[in-house]
Amino acid sequence: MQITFIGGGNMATAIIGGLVKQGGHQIHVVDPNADRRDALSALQGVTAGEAVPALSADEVVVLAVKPQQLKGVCEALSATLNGALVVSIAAGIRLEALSRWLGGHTRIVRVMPNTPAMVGKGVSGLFADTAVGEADRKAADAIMAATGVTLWLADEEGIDDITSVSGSGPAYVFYFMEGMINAACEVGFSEAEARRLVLATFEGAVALAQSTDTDIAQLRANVTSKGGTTERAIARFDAELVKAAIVQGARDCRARSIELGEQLSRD
Ligand SMILES: NC(=O)C1=CN([C@@H]2O[C@H](COP(=O)(O)OP(=O)(O)OC[C@H]3O[C@@H](n4cnc5c(N)ncnc54)[C@H](OP(=O)(O)O)[C@@H]3O)[C@@H](O)[C@H]2O)C=CC1
Ligand SMILES: O=C(O)[C@@H]1CCC=N1
Repeated sequence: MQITFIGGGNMATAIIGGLVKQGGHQIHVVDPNADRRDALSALQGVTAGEAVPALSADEVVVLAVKPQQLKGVCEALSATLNGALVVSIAAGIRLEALSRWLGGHTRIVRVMPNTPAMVGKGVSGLFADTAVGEADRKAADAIMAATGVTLWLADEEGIDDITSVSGSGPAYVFYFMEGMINAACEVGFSEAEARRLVLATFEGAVALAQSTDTDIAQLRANVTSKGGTTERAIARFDAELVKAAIVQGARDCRARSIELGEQLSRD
């Protein structure tokens, strides 16, 4: 597949990493930053440039700039789009606005990926409206499936929902890891030891959860001996309303996705 990325930042780099690992794609990246272009064009099958090349109807263009940059990018792109399939990974920005900015183009799929795409462990939510045919859905799915699991959403609001779980979710996990690393360093482990211990603990916990149908709450209970050590930690987390804060943070994240769409889709 010939795929052009507009924007070669964090998320595009992660998706391109997954695609390069799979192989067999011709990838072109457009980005104003020379260092980013150099890093990406060093990858097998990837070229990079500053200007958007003329596209054609059998190509895919992935919009991977910040939501705030998307209107200008779409308006500039509409002249050279020539009917290409558009995949937008931008948070918040709705199909209606994308189509309007692209001069009435309707071959658009919205995707909410996440950065573990880089190592083939990504999660992508996808949505397209009924104007988008089966072949285009399959093409978008194939691109994202190269980076991990895909889930088609029943409605466009589902993109806001999944943003608050898997799209932004890796940051929630890294935040928890940061806290555990701080705790490990506080009791005397080196930064390197702390990182190794924490990552191995996450990896082990995920592998254990994936090996069974047992409820996550039960797996936690299995660690929490009556009158033991874990109980004290969990009691502190409960007293500090940690779980409620995570749920509220995810709600705030979803609300921001909706707000971004409303604010930036107005013009
Ligand atoms: N990061 C993530 O985990 C996720 C991000 N997304 C979405 O992905 C999109 C990109 O996010 P992210 O990768 O984090 O952002 P980045 O800022 O890392 O990447 C955006 C890139 O686009 C470049 N750029 C700016 N203007 C243009 C232009 N006119 N033409 C081409 N390239 C341009 C930027 O260059 P410069 O820096 O010089 O401006 C930058 O390199 C966003 O819409 C975000 O909502 C979705 C899911 C997860
Ligand atoms: O923080 C953001 O806006 C982007 C979208 C999802 C993850 N990162």
